[in-house]
Amino acid sequence: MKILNAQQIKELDAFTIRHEPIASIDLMERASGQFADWFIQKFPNNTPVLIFCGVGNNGGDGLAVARMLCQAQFNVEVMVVRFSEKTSEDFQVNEQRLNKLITIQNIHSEEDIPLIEEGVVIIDAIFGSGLSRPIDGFTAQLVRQINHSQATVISIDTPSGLYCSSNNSDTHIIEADYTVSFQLPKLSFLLPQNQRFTGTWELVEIGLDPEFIEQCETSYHFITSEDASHLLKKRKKFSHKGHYGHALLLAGSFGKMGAALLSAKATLRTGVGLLTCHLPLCGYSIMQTALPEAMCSIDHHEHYITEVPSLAKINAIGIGPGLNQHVSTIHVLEKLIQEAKQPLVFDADALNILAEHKYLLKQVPENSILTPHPKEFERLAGETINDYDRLKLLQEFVIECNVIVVLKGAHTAIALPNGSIYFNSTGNPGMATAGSGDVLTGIILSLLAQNYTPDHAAILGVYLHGLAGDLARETEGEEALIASDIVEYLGEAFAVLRNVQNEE
Ligand SMILES: Nc1ncnc2c1ncn2[C@@H]1O[C@H](COP(=O)(O)OP(=O)(O)O)[C@@H](O)[C@H]1O
Ligand SMILES: [K+]
Repeated sequence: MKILNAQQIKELDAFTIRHEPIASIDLMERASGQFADWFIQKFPNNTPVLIFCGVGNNGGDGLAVARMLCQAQFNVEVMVVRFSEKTSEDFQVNEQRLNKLITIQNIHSEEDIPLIEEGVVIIDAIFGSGLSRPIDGFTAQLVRQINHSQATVISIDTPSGLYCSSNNSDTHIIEADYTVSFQLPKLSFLLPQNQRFTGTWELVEIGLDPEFIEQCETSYHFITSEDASHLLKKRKKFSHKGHYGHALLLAGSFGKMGAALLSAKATLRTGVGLLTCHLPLCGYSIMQTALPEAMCSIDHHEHYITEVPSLAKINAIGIGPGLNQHVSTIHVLEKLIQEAKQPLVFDADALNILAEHKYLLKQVPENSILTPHPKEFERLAGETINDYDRLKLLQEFVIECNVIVVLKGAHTAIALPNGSIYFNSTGNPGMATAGSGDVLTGIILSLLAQNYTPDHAAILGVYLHGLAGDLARETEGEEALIASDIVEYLGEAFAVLRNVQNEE
């Protein structure tokens, strides 16, 4: 799914109106109806509702929603924030329609801002995607008051004050509990720094033109279940293990053999034909006992890896989980980078070594996959001042190094060598637990070995990992969820994606 900027959204809106065709007021009615349905599902109609409307189309939505909630027997109070004399046409129509049902109040200055009573639910329809400069004056005061209140706040389309795709976090922005947005996610929703503004966000479909969306150019995408299911290959009836690749995993050191084990289990559970783990001596009986399906190639060193094993007959290589940064291991990484012809995935200490030895980073083969968390990315690429800046640095980094970076987080960002970024839609805070990154490395390694292209392996792997985590949460909950659970639920995650595939 594409992520568009405010200008593109405006054009999409206009295109839909011309080509469906649909009157703009009817498109507003459709959008508002979707929001109202969401609201009615969520709150009982004895909830007192206070709606703040701007004077543009976001305000128009607010007025239409007010009418719909009145019709659903909610007790609704509406205040129009008169920050401008100019009102949009569709706002005017909805104002007339609502006037027949209730008395609309107005805010012209700070004195008109009401006291917000306890227990009220606020709908924020002050500004949407048309915001073109920071909120100021009495509207800013209103935003402050709403944010200081105890009320539950639901924003229509965007939290008022938040730019769709650039940084303005030091200005006045509504801190919503929920944001119900129209059809497409906004870039800002995907960045950690904006969580306090968006709260939990959801999308509602409003029938904007799919062909127009198709031809819009953007670097940003949001991975849906349909997107992921399109990437998933089918296994053939008469296939054998030789068809599903041979993965090599270099992982583990004394005290961190669990990372190797988690990663190896995930590799196998993602469908690889064969897996060899190259481990220090101390890992031998651990791996053979805990995971008899994996073959072992054993290093001469007791505690860490000092040798590159044979790369013959290997289809993909993963390195990093539970490694360490001993000088001999650094040589292993260097040799591997020089010798490997297979696709590679680098994680954890392999990334820290690359960060410490930038000359090695320059030699990393093109299309290799790097899976840093934000701290590891900072070590690799440098510091940034905010999340937008980090995205920009991420794009510059992948273009310059010609690699794929999987920047892990709540919405993991997969950056391809051409600078496109795919944001993940699965996963939950239960996955913020030791070893879940190791599991991801195993999943991606497995897909690479099965001949998925590196970009597909990264996108599908990240989606499956998050989906398995979401399924694990259903039984384990967020606190009790551990990385092994993610591995255990991979089978179910595949089944869910297959169902999506079959439904299409
Ligand atoms: N709040 C969250 N929401 C969704 N996914 C998360 C969250 N926190 C962590 N994850 C996922 O869990 C994994 C953590 O990886 P990492 O930080 O490398 O952990 P470790 O080093 O312990 O394996 C990443 O894939 C990340 O996307
Ligand atoms: K809004």
